[in-house]
Amino acid sequence: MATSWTRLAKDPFSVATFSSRRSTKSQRSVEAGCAKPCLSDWTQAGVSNVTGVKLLPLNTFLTNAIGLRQKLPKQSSKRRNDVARMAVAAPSKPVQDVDAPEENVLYDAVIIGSGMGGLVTATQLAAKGAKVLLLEKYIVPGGSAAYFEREGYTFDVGSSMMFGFGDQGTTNLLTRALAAVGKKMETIPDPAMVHYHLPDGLSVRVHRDYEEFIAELTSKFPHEKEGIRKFYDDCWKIFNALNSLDLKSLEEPRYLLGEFVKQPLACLTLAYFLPVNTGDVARKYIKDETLLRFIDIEDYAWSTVPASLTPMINSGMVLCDRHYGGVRYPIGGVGGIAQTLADGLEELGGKIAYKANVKRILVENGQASGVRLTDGREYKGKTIISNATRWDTFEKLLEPENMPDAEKKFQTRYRKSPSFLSIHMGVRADALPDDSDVHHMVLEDWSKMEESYGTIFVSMPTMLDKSVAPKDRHIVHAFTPCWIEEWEGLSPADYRQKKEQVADEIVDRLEKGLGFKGLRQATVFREVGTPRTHRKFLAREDGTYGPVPSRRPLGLLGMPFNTTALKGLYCVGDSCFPGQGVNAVAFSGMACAHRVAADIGLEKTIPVLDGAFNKLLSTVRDRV
Ligand SMILES: NC(=O)c1ccc[n+]([C@@H]2O[C@H](COP(=O)([O-])OP(=O)(O)OC[C@H]3O[C@@H](n4cnc5c(N)ncnc54)[C@H](O)[C@@H]3O)[C@@H](O)[C@H]2O)c1
Ligand SMILES: CC(C)=CCC/C(C)=C/C=C\C(C)=C/C=C/C(C)=C/C=C/C=C(C)/C=C/C=C(C)/C=C/C=C(\C)CCC=C(C)C
Repeated sequence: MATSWTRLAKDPFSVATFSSRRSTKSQRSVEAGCAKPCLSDWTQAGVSNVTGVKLLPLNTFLTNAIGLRQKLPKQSSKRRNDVARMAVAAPSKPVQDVDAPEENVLYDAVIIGSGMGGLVTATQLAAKGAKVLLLEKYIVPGGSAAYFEREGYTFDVGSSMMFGFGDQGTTNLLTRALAAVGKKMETIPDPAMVHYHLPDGLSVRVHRDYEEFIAELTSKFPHEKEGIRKFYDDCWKIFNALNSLDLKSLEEPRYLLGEFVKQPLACLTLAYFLPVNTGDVARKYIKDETLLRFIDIEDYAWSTVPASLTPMINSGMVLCDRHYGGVRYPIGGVGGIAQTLADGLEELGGKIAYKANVKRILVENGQASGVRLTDGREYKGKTIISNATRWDTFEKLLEPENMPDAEKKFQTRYRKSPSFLSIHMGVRADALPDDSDVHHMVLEDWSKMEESYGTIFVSMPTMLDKSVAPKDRHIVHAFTPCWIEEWEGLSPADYRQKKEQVADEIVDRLEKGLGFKGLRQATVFREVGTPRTHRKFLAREDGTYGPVPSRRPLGLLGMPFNTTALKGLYCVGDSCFPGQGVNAVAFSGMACAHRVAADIGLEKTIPVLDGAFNKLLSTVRDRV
């Protein structure tokens, strides 16, 4: 079933297809370790800055120029030809995108980055009538939730586990974000969120049906029947409260007061749980140490920290939504979500520019006023919104001496989580059981849960949607946390060799842990990405998956919202409240758009109350 997005992804002229046609040698890439090597060939050929073009052999340059022409599906053929001609005719000067956004315009919002956080902010603002410019460094939207194609496979860059696609309640944030721009995507419900394969043969399947899950867990820990119920009941209190609120900015008092009046119990429940960590709730009801470790991995699966460091509000959201809206896979792949939002943004008159690498946030009279790209272009905005991580935003995009004290504090409270080693495989379908679950987690030793390569996450989206792989093939995406340091300073040959060696070890563990005997033999395509790959293509410092608390947090209380100490500058994405997760950053995008809209007069607020409330809020949070 082809959606318009899948047609785009499968379009023979899409850039990813262009990439996959390149030779194996060039696939190994210009920069060793690049998971999208041809894209880096392409970038190095100087699409946004062709100063290096003279160094390339003519045939490579021409192929790249044609690739560029082919990758602009939405532009007129005249424009595409113009761009390609410019690339060929004027190789020693930076090529200006002929359809580049105008520089002499004052936008309501200039947004840096088209991750899901940036895209939701952009689309929400455009839907409210704002004049929006979205600048993306890469060549497709989505960031960690984007896609790439190789040899007929459409791989999800990150996880394939999508929440937020439900059709009831208010926590279905992807459904709502798409609806705001008049879009809807077809999705396939996943019968289980994840299948855990844990030490000592403990195997737990998280069924979509809540009672089935509780029965399965209770059968493994019958002596904790009551504790299990009580723990998950607390999660439901949170989820039901969240799912009854109109989810918007907690920094906007008019909205907040309105919700307190309409839903006092829900708001008080959330206020109660705001400073609480999951581990404390679990320990209140559960004594069995193995079951407590199970609760740890229930959180680690999406927060990359154990329950003691995971805010209870987020646990309430994830551990219940999987039985409510459930996990669903968008037909054609996760990348379609970003592509569909980007289409919707443009249809509403918003502008999105790719290969637009923001180098600097401009500050005038103590207020963020615009951005400068690496090619020198400048764009002005009443507000500037960064979807880059806070480390990238405050240490690279702003002059370091402009770092506000609040950000210094953030860096003491939160640290960068590890990145991932990602193994994208195409596997002969006859080698895998037909009825396998889509998502698995494998851990052989509890004491290694948080170590590099300790826990293996597996997504096999073709178990639900065969359209993302060639006939009789499955996608197996295995990923495991690891740090960037051990991948630095290697020669290109050593780097390549290490990638393959580590990947072989992970695949061997999957053969045992999942019972997928012969997985390695049946693998007909494999590409390995490292933290360096994440850093390069996702523009995330050290390739980090996101911020995690460096010490026991007070739940979500210390997590920064969208406004920053620099007037006019906002942040959105996983280094803002409520943290990592596509549905979480979708919330962050909605909240950010709401706050920005209030600040530029597109949304009602109560100015007198606004200032005082936010002062109080930041004083309280400063003390956390
Ligand atoms: N990191 C992973 O492996 C991974 C995997 C699965 C899901 N996720 C989820 O993805 C979400 C992250 O979403 P997000 O919205 O916070 O961010 P994101 O990292 O997905 O997107 C940020 C975007 O900003 C762009 N960008 C960064 N700096 C830029 C600059 N200077 N100029 C122009 N563009 C720039 C990047 O290219 C990227 O597209 C989280 O929910 C996370 O849980 C991450
Ligand atoms: C006093 C004040 C300010 C407020 C009063 C009280 C009040 C009204 C509070 C309101 C709070 C609100 C609105 C909170 C909202 C919280 C939300 C929306 C949280 C959402 C969290 C979503 C998360 C954490 C989603 C995570 C999803 C996943 C699956 C993430 C990662 C996935 C992986 C790493 C891959 C896993 C893969 C495999 C294979 C296992």
